[in-house]
Amino acid sequence: MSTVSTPSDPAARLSAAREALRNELKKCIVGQEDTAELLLLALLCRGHALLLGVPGVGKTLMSATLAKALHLEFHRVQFTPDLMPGDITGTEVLEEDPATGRYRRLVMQGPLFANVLLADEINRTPPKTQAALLQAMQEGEVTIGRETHKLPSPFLVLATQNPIEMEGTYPLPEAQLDRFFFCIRVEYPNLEDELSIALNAPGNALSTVNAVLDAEALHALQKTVQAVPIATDVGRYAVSLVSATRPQSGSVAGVTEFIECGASPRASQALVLAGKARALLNGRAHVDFADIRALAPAVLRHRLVLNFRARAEKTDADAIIARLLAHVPQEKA
Ligand SMILES: Nc1ncnc2c1ncn2[C@@H]1O[C@H](COP(=O)(O)OP(=O)(O)OP(=O)(O)O)[C@@H](O)[C@H]1O
Repeated sequence: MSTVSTPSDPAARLSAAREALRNELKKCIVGQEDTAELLLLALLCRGHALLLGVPGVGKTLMSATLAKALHLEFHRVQFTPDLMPGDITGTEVLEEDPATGRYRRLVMQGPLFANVLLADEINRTPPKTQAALLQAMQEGEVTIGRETHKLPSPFLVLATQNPIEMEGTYPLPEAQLDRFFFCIRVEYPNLEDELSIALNAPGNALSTVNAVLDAEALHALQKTVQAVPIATDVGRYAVSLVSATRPQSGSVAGVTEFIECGASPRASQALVLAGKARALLNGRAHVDFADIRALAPAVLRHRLVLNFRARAEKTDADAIIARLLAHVPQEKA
């Protein structure tokens, strides 16, 4: 593993790690810098991410490259209608001991046992299997047979959904969507980036990607992120944005009339924590209003339940969040 020189200041250490990571990702991934940065933030905050994007925009390649550059084990599971909970958690089998002729129980761990799990097309599998994954995400452990097993740490689930194709899918219930720290839109590349993808096939360079951090360094950074201070006025702004999504608040024009159910306090926690990680990633030891604003879409877009009027007027969560950011005031203490 090639190591990143480690300055003693945590903010400087994290920005140095970011630079090294960017250089490794660039070997394989063209563009998609914002996606990569949000994935790193989720990892630093011990969160999981929902990736919205059509097939072929590099979600799998990005996840595999990120895992390699962080020296983490990567698994990918295609979620299909016939996938059972045991197919992802693991199963118990009986094996005959040839010496004694007795049977013994063997635990076969499923693909959940990885540091980075790509749950491809999570909404193609029935609720029972979705629930098994979401429970593992929440508890960091799974029960196989009679035994409970701890999942590796760090543990990052990247669940993908195709935003266009909804037929034959099982939409995740709101309560389960809320468990995802971020919802990240993975867009088509621009023309220049696509040309580079088409001509240079950078995806083949995965074997040249070096690890620039490892699980231990990540754990240390996760702890540092938690400890970043946040000024009360910036924290209040984060909470005001979240609470303004609730219809009963009724205060922001163009927002609450389109929302059936707003974001929970878990969103406030996520916004504050993500703000801390972004500040540190940018070499600052304090959270800015700009950190909160930059992260509001990824924290909120999957947590707003839109009503009939929103569908009728073809307004979406991102348009609503843009209005929220335009109207909720930043009040300095
Ligand atoms: N931004 C990108 N940089 C480099 N290669 C890319 C990029 N986007 C797509 N590709 C190329 O397209 C191929 C398909 O990408 P990938 O499998 O990661 O897409 P996906 O979004 O996970 O879709 P699917 O779920 O269908 O696999 C990759 O192997 C790679 O060659």
